[in-house]
Amino acid sequence: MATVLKLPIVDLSSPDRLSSAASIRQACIEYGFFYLVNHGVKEELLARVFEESRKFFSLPLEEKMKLARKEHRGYTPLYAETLDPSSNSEGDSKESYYVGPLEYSSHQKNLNQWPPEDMMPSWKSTMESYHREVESVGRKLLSLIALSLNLENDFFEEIGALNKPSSFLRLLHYPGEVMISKEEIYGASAHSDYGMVTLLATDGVPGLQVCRDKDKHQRCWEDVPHISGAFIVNIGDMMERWTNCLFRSTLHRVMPAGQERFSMAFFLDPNEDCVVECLKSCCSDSFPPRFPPIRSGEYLKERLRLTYGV
Ligand SMILES: O=C(O)CCC(=O)C(=O)O
Ligand SMILES: [Fe+2]
Repeated sequence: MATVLKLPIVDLSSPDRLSSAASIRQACIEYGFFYLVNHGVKEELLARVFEESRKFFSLPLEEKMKLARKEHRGYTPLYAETLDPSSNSEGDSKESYYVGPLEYSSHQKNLNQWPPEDMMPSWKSTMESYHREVESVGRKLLSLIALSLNLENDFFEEIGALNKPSSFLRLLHYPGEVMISKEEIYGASAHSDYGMVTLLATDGVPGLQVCRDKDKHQRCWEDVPHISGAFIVNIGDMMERWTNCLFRSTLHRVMPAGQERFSMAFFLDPNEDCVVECLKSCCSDSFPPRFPPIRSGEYLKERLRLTYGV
């Protein structure tokens, strides 16, 4: 039995920003994960997104495959992806759907794919509202993260990370029954997220686990329980690089729970031209930068290539 992790809870609406920033710092150093409450996204909108997601995933496979993932937007079927490329697993027991950034100029085509309106009339508007709202929560959160690193509130805006960020909403569906297999089947195999921060909404069905020490030979997995209405926030690899590993991009996975499970992950990643390089406050002569500077877009492309092989 995995132990249950008691993660810190951060209140986004608290007027005491310095104290929130201090909790975030502690949480990101210790766990790379925390809960975010009073974030302003209404329960009613969250419930609608879960409902629309359930409707989409219950369509016949043939319909879903008409929206198969292109340019990292659209549908990925069951067992088509292995988040842990080193595992011999048959692929993860999940299906997913990506909605990419919404902004586009009039002469640039938006690459998002949407289910036909006659089949799912309120799908697009619901996903767009949710995408917008969570992105705005993410911006507020990043100003607290900047404070937690002793930077100016608007640091991530100033360096261009939040100017047309690479923000991807990923709807996830883990079926209750998994394929019979010789290998171990995961809902989502062990991975860390690639970007700045992820804001995850879960439906109350258990399964999410984290491993705080990825270098330990025998990995120890701890359960992350659902808290109603809270986002589970985690730090991604690019934030880990910015902070020279002060903030941890923690390994996590989803175990099949014998019950159907839905979740929504929102990956808030920097603008593709933003250069991610060690923050001055996170290195010194005796603790030099561990990673060279990289362009966010190139880094993401390479990580996606390793996961999807494209
Ligand atoms: O479904 C979950 O709870 C986690 C999903 C996740 O870790 C991911 O999509 O990166
Ligand atoms: Fe993840």
